[in-house]
Amino acid sequence: MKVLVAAATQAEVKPLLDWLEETKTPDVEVLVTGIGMAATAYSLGRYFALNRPGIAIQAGIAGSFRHERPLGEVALITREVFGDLGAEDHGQFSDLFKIGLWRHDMHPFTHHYLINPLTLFPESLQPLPQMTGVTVNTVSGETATIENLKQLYNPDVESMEGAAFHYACLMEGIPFLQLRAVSNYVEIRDKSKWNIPLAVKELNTKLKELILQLT
Ligand SMILES: O=C(O)c1cccc(C(=O)CC[C@H]2O[C@@H](n3cnc4c(=O)[nH]cnc43)[C@H](O)[C@@H]2O)c1
Repeated sequence: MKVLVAAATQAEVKPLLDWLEETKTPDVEVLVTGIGMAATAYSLGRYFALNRPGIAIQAGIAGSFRHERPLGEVALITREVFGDLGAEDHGQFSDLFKIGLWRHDMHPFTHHYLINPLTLFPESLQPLPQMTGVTVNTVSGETATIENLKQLYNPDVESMEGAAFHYACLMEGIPFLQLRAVSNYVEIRDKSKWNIPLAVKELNTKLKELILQLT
């Protein structure tokens, strides 16, 4: 099966790239999309116009809203939502559904969310926690923003690309998986508390296991 691995930055999938080159694993293409929703949508749209992979995997690091869970944990993101696409009205954020520009269940949404329709996941992913992702343009670092996202969408993790990836795959009918490893908690910004090396290591270990199973 042809496998596409999409990542925002090369650094997030560097161990995988080295391993693919070393093992000469065929049928796996890695696409570095760039950070954020616009870059991801553009890059995937262009890719899918020319290629139809059997499965697309988005792999990256993420912030976690779950302070009780460890940094470095890898999760399968089964549900995504756009977290800051909408309007501000007297200090209160309303999304495009709330302000009536989108219908809750319009394709490819299921009541606000972009849900992975796969019901049976590859064996190597079955032990992973399944989580909800919220996708934002600005990494959340203010208590009010964080509380608002929690109240509106009850997310487990935050990224800057997940919803764009789900959207593109659902629109194109391409089976997909999103893997995220937690590099930091979503909290008042303190970069010294982030552990990107640990998240990248755990993410790539899982990715290699998954690719061995799929190819
Ligand atoms: O230095 C920074 O402030 C910084 C902010 C966001 C991301 C980075 C990266 O180096 C990685 C890019 C990648 O990371 C994802 N990410 C990681 N943690 C979060 C978060 O708490 N909220 C949103 N996105 C996060 C994101 O998908 C980026 O593409 C550096």
